[in-house]
Amino acid sequence: MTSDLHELPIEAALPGDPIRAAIRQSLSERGWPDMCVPQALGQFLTQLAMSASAALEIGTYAGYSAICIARGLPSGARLVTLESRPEHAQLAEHHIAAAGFGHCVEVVLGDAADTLLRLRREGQRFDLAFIDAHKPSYPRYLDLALELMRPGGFLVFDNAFGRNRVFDPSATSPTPVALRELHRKLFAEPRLVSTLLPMFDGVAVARVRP
Ligand SMILES: C[S@@+](CC[C@H](N)C(=O)[O-])C[C@H]1O[C@@H](n2cnc3c(N)ncnc32)[C@H](O)[C@@H]1O
Repeated sequence: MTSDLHELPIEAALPGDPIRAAIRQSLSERGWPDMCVPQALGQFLTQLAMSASAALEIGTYAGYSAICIARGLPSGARLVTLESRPEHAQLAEHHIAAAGFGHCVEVVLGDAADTLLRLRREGQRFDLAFIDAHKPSYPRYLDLALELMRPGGFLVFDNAFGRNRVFDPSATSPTPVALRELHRKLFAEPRLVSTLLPMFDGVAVARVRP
């Protein structure tokens, strides 16, 4: 059994996504890195979104994972995606509209923690939350997002293994420390049933008990 499961060429088995290719091209033209989820993870988000009436995303970037979530949403459902950098939010809005999902996706500019607190004050609730932003903030994002979830909802955290540093006790920088705390919280929280999937850089999935 390899320890580098996230390096398996899974993407080669998928048919290819023209929108993923177009976003990669658009990022390359700007000299920006490709930080979008791999297509296989995008497909997983599409699957989970199929039973959501409202979805939340933390970390929009160029809008690819938002498009994957929007692809799965039932008619009338919506996605709120949070982004702190104006240039990312603007590019995401362009890609989301070009993909035909401008009507059901709202890109909210600002610090995610502030927006999550506002969404709570407004009484908004979600069935799916995808977290893919500042890794040292993951434990805080769990606390804030959990308060916004409906029973039965899914919380999904990307990069949950921090390039495997989370499993190296000598790694004490903010990201592995925060990810270890995230794992502890996910398994200690009585409202959640959680697991860790060795998919790409690790995906943590937690379901809110009914
Ligand atoms: C890895 S990228 C997201 C990729 C996107 N989910 C995808 O797969 O297409 C992380 C994004 O989170 C944003 N971000 C970082 N810190 C943030 C914060 N405190 N609040 C909101 N967004 C933040 C970054 O600007 C960046 O655009």
